[in-house]
Amino acid sequence: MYILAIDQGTTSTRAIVFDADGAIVALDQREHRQSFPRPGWVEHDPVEIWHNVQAVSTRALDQAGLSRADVAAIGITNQRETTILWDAATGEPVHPAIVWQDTRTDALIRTLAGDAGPDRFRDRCGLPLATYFAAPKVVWLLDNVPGLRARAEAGEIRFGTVDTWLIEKLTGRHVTDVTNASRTMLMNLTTLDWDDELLAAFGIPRVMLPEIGSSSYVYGEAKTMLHGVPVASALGDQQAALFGQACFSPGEAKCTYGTGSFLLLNTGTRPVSSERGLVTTVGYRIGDADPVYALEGSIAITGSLVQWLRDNLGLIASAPEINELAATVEDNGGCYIVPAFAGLFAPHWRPDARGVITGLTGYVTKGHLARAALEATAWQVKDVVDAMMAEAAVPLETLKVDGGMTASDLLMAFQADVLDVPVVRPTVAETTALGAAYAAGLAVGFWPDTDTLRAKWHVDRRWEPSMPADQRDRGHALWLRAVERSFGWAD
Ligand SMILES: Nc1ncnc2c1ncn2[C@@H]1O[C@H](COP(=O)(O)OP(=O)(O)O)[C@@H](O)[C@H]1O
Ligand SMILES: O=P(O)(O)OC[C@H](O)CO
Repeated sequence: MYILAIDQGTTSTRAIVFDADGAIVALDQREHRQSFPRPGWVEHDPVEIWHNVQAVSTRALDQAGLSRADVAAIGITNQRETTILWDAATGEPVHPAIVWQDTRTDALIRTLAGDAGPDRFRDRCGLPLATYFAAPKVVWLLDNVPGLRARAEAGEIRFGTVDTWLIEKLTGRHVTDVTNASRTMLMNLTTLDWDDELLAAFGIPRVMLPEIGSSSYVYGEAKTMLHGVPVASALGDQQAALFGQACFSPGEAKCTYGTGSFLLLNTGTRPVSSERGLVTTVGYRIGDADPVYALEGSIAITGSLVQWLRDNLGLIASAPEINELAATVEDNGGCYIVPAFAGLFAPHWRPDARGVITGLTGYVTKGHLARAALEATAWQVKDVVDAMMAEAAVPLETLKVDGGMTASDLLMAFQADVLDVPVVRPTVAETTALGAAYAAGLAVGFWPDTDTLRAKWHVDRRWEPSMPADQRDRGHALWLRAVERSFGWAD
């Protein structure tokens, strides 16, 4: 028997079939359209995403020569915060999905923050007020789609993040998981239920919200594809990577390097609140067990800076080529890039920041720019790790890494150097899908416990730090000066 994991990400949807060893048997992937109707706006078509989920699932099973009878469970993991509203009767979206990167709610955020500031709701939901999270996107839709608020109040409209959208399409149930719910700003982190005060502050009717389930739990049987197979997990993709990296003990952390990068630290069964710009989130919940919380450093732009050098500047023809270009020079030549394309997320939370390239002289070549782009990822992660270590008061012994950018040897070596901590990458690179598969497998008894899953984690590659401390400190001081330069640009 096998587990089918569906990883519905920001740019593409993957379906991966895993065997009982946690090894990949088949994989299929399909990109979906990114719509940018105005500067700062990012939308997806929820129907296209659902079609892609069905297509990649079918193709992955076909590749492996499997039928539904071979599949013990389906696991779901998804891009988080992306917001969909649909008609409860027809299941038709009433508007395109508003993607997590979308900044259209900037003014709304400032109004909601008022004199209390962006941390107004942090005590309850663990999150700062930011365009990133789901609740402001729901408010924008209720305020801007004609007649929608009245219909929502009458119970005719449903809200969901991508997990909810897919689970309803698969099983007919309107339900979310607790990790995705913890990214809305509407769930109370302690009760794990929708919070009436938060709902009142945002003006969001409770009737449109889904039920909240565990991350590893049987949501129901699939009805629209793979008939009868249990849908047995749902986790936000970053939490799924934490699970797939077997970070089951407090103090264990992983960083996923994709279009953005997200570092999560397991803090155990109590939420740890942050005063240094990290967010408190649910890491996972297995069945009725106590939830496990995490501190998260969310960085909006890392791999997408590489894509920008490729697509907007034409410096490289493909993302991997950045490494060859960066290898043409010894160092960054004094050049720093702060990719604050959508403001800066953790640990700064500065919507007024915009991208800067500093330290330009006649000496700087495109090789230096390539190197500065890779280094920007490592420095952003260092700022998050520094905040996390100060807050959690536990030293980081190693950093487990995954995601597309971990293919860059130069970046991973530089990351170990600037953190002064070894960086380790596991044998299964698809840790996000693996986490969803693990959670689904646990729910149906395919795997007995997390110790069994931990034993499956094996190191593929390890990078040891070797940079002298004074060089690291000098580089970091310059990076922080460059970050300062990015502040206060947008109104
Ligand atoms: N060899 C490489 N070196 C540096 N960056 C890379 C490399 N390969 C891919 N990337 C970057 O990694 C990102 C893709 O990683 P992936 O984990 O697939 O992202 P996501 O799941 O966020 O779509 C892209 O932004 C791309 O620019
Ligand atoms: O889809 P990804 O991998 O870019 O992840 C996006 C995050 O879930 C956003 O919070």
